[in-house]
Amino acid sequence: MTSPRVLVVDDEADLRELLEITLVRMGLDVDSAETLREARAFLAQNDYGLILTDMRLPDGLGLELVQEVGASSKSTPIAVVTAYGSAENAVVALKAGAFDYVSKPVVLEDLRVMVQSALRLSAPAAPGASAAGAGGSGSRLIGESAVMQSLRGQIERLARSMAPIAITGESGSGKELVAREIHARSSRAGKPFIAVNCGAIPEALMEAEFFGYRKGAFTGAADERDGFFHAANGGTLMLDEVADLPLAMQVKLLRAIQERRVRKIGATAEEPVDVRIISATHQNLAQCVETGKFRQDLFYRLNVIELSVPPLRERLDDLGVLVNGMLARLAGAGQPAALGPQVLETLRTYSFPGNVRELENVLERALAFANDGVIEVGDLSLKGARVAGTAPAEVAAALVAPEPVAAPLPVSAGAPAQLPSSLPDYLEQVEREIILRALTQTQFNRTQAAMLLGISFRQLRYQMQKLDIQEPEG
Ligand SMILES: Nc1ncnc2c1ncn2[C@@H]1O[C@H](COP(=O)(O)OP(=O)(O)OP(=O)(O)O)[C@@H](O)[C@H]1O
Repeated sequence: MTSPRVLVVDDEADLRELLEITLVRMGLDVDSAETLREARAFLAQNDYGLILTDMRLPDGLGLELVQEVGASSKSTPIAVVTAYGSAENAVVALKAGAFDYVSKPVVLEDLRVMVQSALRLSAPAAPGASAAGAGGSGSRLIGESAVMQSLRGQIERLARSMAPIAITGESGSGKELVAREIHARSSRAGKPFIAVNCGAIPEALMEAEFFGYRKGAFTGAADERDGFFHAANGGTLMLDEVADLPLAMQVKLLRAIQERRVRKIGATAEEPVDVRIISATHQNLAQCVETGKFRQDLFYRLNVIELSVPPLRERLDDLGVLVNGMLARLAGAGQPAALGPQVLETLRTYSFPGNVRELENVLERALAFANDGVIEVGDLSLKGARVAGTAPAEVAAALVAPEPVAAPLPVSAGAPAQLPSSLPDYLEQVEREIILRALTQTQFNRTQAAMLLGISFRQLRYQMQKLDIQEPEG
């Protein structure tokens, strides 16, 4: 078997030599070019497992090469060497399609990690093996609509790079599933995928949770512990609800992402970590930057590639395959439930504010009511949906029982409204009942309940603590 070939493009003799020696010591064959013209000549003659190019070359920019290689059919991974402190160049190169970057002065350990990762990508798959743990059949992401097919294409392409991705989409639309899919299709598939809900970690514990701590670093630190970055080493770290990160933590996170190094609390030295970052939010991050809630520099770093997951109501063509896939999964090894007449049509009239997660919940609940393994329209309990074929007015009544109004003010017809004896107590009681209703409706899924109430996850958590609302046990 021949060893993989790497093309180094750099006009600085010292650096070129350092790169060549390192690569040759890794057992690789190396060709070197000093200019874009020479690089193009090499590329016309050979296939490479990796191209490593400086940004500034005598006859142009390394970026041109990134674009040319990206446009060619070979999809060879190409990485750029960026000047010290030039975060902007790195981001521009990643946006243009570079697989990754290394900063000058080049840290050899970082270079080796990057090269290995690139070569895993371009290695031919073992006979019979599916690429990078992917394989269409292993995918949980269901949907054949045009938007889902385009999303799949983007996932496939993005899985081949280290560029940070920011996934946007409404709650429950499948952002985490998309992130998992990118990981599963990347050369990192064999390494961990760690998803962190940034809104769910108490602020005081954040640094310890992300970076870990040394034994004795603070009271209660009885043993050394790894943080999320260490846990995801070699793999992917998903920062879910990233807009909920407090500003102080945003600074620390930016540093860790830029330096690719973290320091445990209580440690003196930083340790290198090789982690691909995917962030997600249902909020508008750019707007959070404008209002000062989110740091511009971190936004710039995370938002290199944007991926948007459409809400379910914009891909209703997928409803049929989604329902079938979910019913099959819910049935396990048994016979999946069947759908009665008009069920699919009725689902199509619903707006699904909770997206695919809500569809899952609706089906699970319907299954509990269904007789003889057949789900009928009446089992759906959808608010605001129209029973297909009926007039809107006859409607929802057929589907949902009227809900009690929360703690109505005692008012009698004609008489002046009776005032509550304590306004704060009264408001608290109303608030408690409304929150409890939202939580009951979502089976205590706080993310969804917060969405139903139009407040953030954090606000809901705060109100639940304040009002001492707890999830029922069992
Ligand atoms: N295209 C899909 N095919 C199959 N299942 C899906 C699809 N999209 C989402 N789901 C399922 O819907 C549920 C919600 O998806 P996921 O957790 O990825 O959403 P999310 O956008 O990350 O939600 P949140 O904003 O609340 O974090 C999961 O159980 C997921 O498996």
